Amino acid sequence: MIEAVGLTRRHGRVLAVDDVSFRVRAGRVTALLGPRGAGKSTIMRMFLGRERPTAGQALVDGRPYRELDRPLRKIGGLLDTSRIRSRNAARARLGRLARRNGLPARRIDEVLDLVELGDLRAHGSGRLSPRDTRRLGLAGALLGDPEILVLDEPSVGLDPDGVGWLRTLLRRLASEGRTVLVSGHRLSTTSDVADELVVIGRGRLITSCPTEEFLDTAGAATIRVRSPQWMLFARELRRRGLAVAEEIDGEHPALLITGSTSQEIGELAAALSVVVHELSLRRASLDQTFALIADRTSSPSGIEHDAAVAAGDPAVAPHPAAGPRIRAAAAGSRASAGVSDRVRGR
Ligand SMILES: Nc1ncnc2c1ncn2[C@@H]1O[C@H](COP(=O)(O)OP(=O)(O)OP(=O)(O)O)[C@@H](O)[C@H]1O
Repeated sequence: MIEAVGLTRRHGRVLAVDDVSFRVRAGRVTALLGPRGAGKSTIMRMFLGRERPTAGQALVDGRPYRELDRPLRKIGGLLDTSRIRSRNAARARLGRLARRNGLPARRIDEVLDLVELGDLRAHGSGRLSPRDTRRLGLAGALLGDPEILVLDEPSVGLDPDGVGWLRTLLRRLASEGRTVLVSGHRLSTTSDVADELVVIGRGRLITSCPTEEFLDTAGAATIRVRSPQWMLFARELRRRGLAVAEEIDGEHPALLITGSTSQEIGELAAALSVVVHELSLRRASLDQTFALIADRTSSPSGIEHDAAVAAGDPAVAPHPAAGPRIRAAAAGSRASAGVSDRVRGR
């Protein structure tokens, strides 16, 4: 079992992770889900001892990583693999990891077979494809046959067949009783492999619950409004604590609103003398709803995040989590009752 307890990490002005607590259980695949810049990698790096928390703890079976004896046998991690470039470097890295953790050399061949890279058993100086690089990262994570796996965006660089293969592997690892935590930023691609979700936005925990439960809430109705005064209306909606995303469609974006009824929205438009060209009810896609949920997270770190976005920090730029046509509004989020609170207030 791994556990975050009041986990906090500050990088200068950016509060990357802000007082996050959750548990990841054995025998399940759990997805750490959040838009880009939400703090997923930072959390994973703290579980894997690569970064120290500013406050709180990242615990692996009750202990911080640095206190583990032969950590690779307990927890395997996949972080950024972009530096693994050649076949020889890859083998050398696996060799070093094996020696440091007292693992027999034959284990290297076993994990290479496990990730379907058996041809790398032979020495050679060729370059590795992104697919092979990712699989090699996984081989490193699996080397110590650990009971816990922490994998940051493991499907990056894999083709659709590779993604299917990975899904099967993750399910098998969990069915063997292991604790499996994977990160991702799209609900649609994560929900079919994860049993549990830990959702974060702007460094803060939004919810931690079974995937089924999250999907039930995520299927909540969305109200779509088109108006020539969309900018003013979006501002007023957010001022009232509603989550609003903008769907690029024609001259003016349409607004997608959750946490209210079409009657309330219509009455508000009338009260504000906002001209409305369309007001309709619809079910949002998973990723659209996820963008809305992430949009409504409110926190001091959110304000700092917005400041960083405004300052042009590309690492914290709002991400089109819901696909190219939808963008969650990054600024102006407020704490509110609604979708995220319904999820949280189980
Ligand atoms: N070393 C660092 N120095 C300064 N800021 C950092 C550092 N590492 C992370 N951050 C900031 O912390 C926040 C969280 O980053 P993190 O990489 O953990 O997010 P993420 O959810 O993994 O994003 P992505 O999906 O893009 O990988 C971002 O605002 C990022 O810019």
